[in-house]
Amino acid sequence: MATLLAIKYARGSLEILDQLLLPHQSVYIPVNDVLTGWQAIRSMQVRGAPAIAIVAALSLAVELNNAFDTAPATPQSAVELIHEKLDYLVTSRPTAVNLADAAGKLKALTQNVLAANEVTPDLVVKAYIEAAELMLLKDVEDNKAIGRHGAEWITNAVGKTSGIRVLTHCNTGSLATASYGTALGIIRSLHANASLDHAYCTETRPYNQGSRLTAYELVYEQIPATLITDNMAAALMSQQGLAAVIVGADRVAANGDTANKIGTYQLAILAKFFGVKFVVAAPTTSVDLYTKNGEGIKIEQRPGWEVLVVSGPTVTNNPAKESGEVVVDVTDIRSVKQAANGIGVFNPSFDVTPAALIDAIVTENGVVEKNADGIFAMEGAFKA
Ligand SMILES: CSC[C@H]1O[C@H](OP(=O)(O)O)[C@H](O)[C@@H]1O
Repeated sequence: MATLLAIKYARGSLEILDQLLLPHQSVYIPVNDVLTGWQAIRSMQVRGAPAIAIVAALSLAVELNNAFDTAPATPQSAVELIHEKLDYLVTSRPTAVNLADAAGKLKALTQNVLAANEVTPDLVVKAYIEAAELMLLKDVEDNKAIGRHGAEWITNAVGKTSGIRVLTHCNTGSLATASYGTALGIIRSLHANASLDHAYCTETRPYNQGSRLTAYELVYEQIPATLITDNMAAALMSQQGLAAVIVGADRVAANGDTANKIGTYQLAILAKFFGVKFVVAAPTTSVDLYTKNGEGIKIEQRPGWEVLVVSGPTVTNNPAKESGEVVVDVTDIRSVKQAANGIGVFNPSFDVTPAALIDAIVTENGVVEKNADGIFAMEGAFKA
């Protein structure tokens, strides 16, 4: 089996595993600049809330590092260029807050460097590159902490340290992060602790993150696992004693309402009906205290053909048009449409699970549970 790393980086060089080709082909493609980074994120050649933030930041780091003859002439122009590029990268996908969170932090950092004495353009660029590189390292640490906290919470909640069965949705593992994963990181930790009996993963239509990516990771790690289609979740919960449903997050609002891959909301309703714990796993970079509740979360609407296509497309990244618009064409769909021409298609990439249906939100700092008023006070997620 090929490596599980979604992102390969060394200063001046960034490659991503083209996830549109998994599990059949393990192909790394170079990302040498912001435009290529934007296209790879938009087309979902790389995806996963933490991974898209890291790839966005590093795509600019590589562009800046290799911009020998077009390097910014002044510290101010260096900051302006970095801010402009980050603002562009944020437009690639709107729902996961990690991307905007990273852009905001990196913009603030470069602004602070500019305020220092005797600053040069090189110092601004160097500070940016080092900060972007730290994101890669911190994400792995965060994921392993999430794994520890989440595995402990689940074993305590069910009152046993072995024989635990869980269900997960979408892909939240090494292919969605810098490595190890969030919800899948908890499953890895349960398995490492010999607490896991079996992991179930949903197919996660229409992009099939579960069948194409999570199943790939679970087989790679030799974790006992079974794939189900999205419409089998109720039957599974009625027949198997699941301890928990564990999912990731793209944006957790201040009250705990959570945007995650489409299909998460219905799993939360089923978990409540069957008395199964519902656990959200996310680094604090996925928590958005500026959005009061789920109503404020923008849900990305994806192209209708993604629902109609029954297998992965080949994506051709077109150069940006003079207008600055970037078009990512699908030039070779390897399969025929599975529905009549002319049918309308509804393809929201995410849905919002109300906090009332969530039992625990696990971050790298620990586990947030609802207070006596039944509210998640998510500001508490930022206290170690
Ligand atoms: C740790 S990944 C978090 C989150 O991102 C995924 O969305 P996508 O595959 O569209 O990038 C999915 O919602 C995961 O739960």
